[in-house]
Amino acid sequence: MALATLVHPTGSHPASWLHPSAYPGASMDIGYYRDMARLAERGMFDLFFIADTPAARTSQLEAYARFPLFMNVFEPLTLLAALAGATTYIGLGGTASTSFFEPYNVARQFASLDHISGGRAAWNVVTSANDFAARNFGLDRLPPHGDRYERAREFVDVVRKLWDTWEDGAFLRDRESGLFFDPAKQHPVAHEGRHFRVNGALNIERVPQGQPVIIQAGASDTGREFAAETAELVFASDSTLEAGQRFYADLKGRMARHGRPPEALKVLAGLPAIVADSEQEAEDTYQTLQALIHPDVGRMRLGMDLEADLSGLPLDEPIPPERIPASANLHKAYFEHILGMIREGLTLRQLYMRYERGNRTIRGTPKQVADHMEEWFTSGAADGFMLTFSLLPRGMADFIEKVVPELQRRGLVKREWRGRTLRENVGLERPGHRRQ
Ligand SMILES: Cc1cc2nc3c(=O)[nH]c(=O)nc-3n(C[C@H](O)[C@H](O)[C@H](O)COP(=O)(O)O)c2cc1C
Repeated sequence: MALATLVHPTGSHPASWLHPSAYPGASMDIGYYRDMARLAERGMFDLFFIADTPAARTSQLEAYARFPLFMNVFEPLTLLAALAGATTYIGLGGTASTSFFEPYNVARQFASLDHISGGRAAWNVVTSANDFAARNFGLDRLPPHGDRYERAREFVDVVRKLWDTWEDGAFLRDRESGLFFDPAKQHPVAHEGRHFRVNGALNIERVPQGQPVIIQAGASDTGREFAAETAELVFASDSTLEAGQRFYADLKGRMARHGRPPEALKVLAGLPAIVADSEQEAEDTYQTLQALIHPDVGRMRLGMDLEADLSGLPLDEPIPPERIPASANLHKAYFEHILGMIREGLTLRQLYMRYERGNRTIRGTPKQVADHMEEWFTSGAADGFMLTFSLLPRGMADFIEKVVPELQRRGLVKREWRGRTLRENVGLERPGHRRQ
């Protein structure tokens, strides 16, 4: 099974930075990230992943001041380039938004990272869900969900064409003939679409992986269709085996329409995990963190994904129906998930304490966590996992010390690297050059 991990500096729990064992300066400490990436590599993780939103909030600062997610962090590609120099095998994935950037920049950045890392780059294609970010890029608010995905499709198409500007081996660097590259092996892009017009060529040779790996995490219907068409790794977020199996079958089922075999895409199920020697100990760690969630933070995090202002509402009563929007424009899938929990009659406090964007933190012994992973992997719910740890670096170290050896004993996780590229290690084919 493939193992990936999403790293927020002090951990994925919203109150992780408040925990006595956390290092609050982590987010601006390159040495800290370097140690973490090396730890993940020792643990045979295939992918070290940095999520991103290109914005700092400018309102509700009293609540945001208590919740430093994406606050004071390095730009992902810059960070990953530094980590490439500190590691040898682990894949390096980062987010770049198709709603704000230009294909040429993104193609160039990820091609550079793939060369710098010797074939370990992966791009998480997101349409973003943040009006603060929109305002940094000349927009008042985000375009509608469907329009963002339409732009994303064209964006990825252009980026992939740019990555195929040069055939493999186009750069001869031949002193004898005096030819640095073979002119016959350049295939310029002539793209004219609704969103982009690109007439030119990338100034970087074809990358070690042929093309960097494409990641996607869209969970809405539109997001899934897009993933089925273009993605090679998909981050899923379902909390039950049945939901995981449904998502897996649905996504793989859509691929044939796009002429792709199911094995060209690996589903990595989101798995927030707390491992300890006893179930009680794992539960205690979780509850210690939960008790640190400030009500303003709980309210704000839920309100963000519900696209609703929850301020002033009593914590121990359900959200009044008039505060709940009829539809969503940001992360549609998360919105639907919250609606499902609201229908169960939970109070505002119960909602924010339970809400994990579709996932549910598994708290257990190494055996329990390994059993869970084996079950999902062998019953058609996952090709691997996107692991998040509530507290870092401790949570990752515990997992690597206690769960990885158990998974290796079961023959589920490799003991040796299969190769030097991310594609080789997760079992994705190197794409051949497509002439345009
Ligand atoms: C593991 C994981 C990582 C994600 N990383 C980002 C990110 O870095 N930036 C971002 O804007 N959205 C990120 N998302 C959100 C997805 O791109 C997507 O918006 C979300 O899953 C909802 O799907 P939908 O947009 O199709 O409704 C992530 C989702 C998951 C599950």
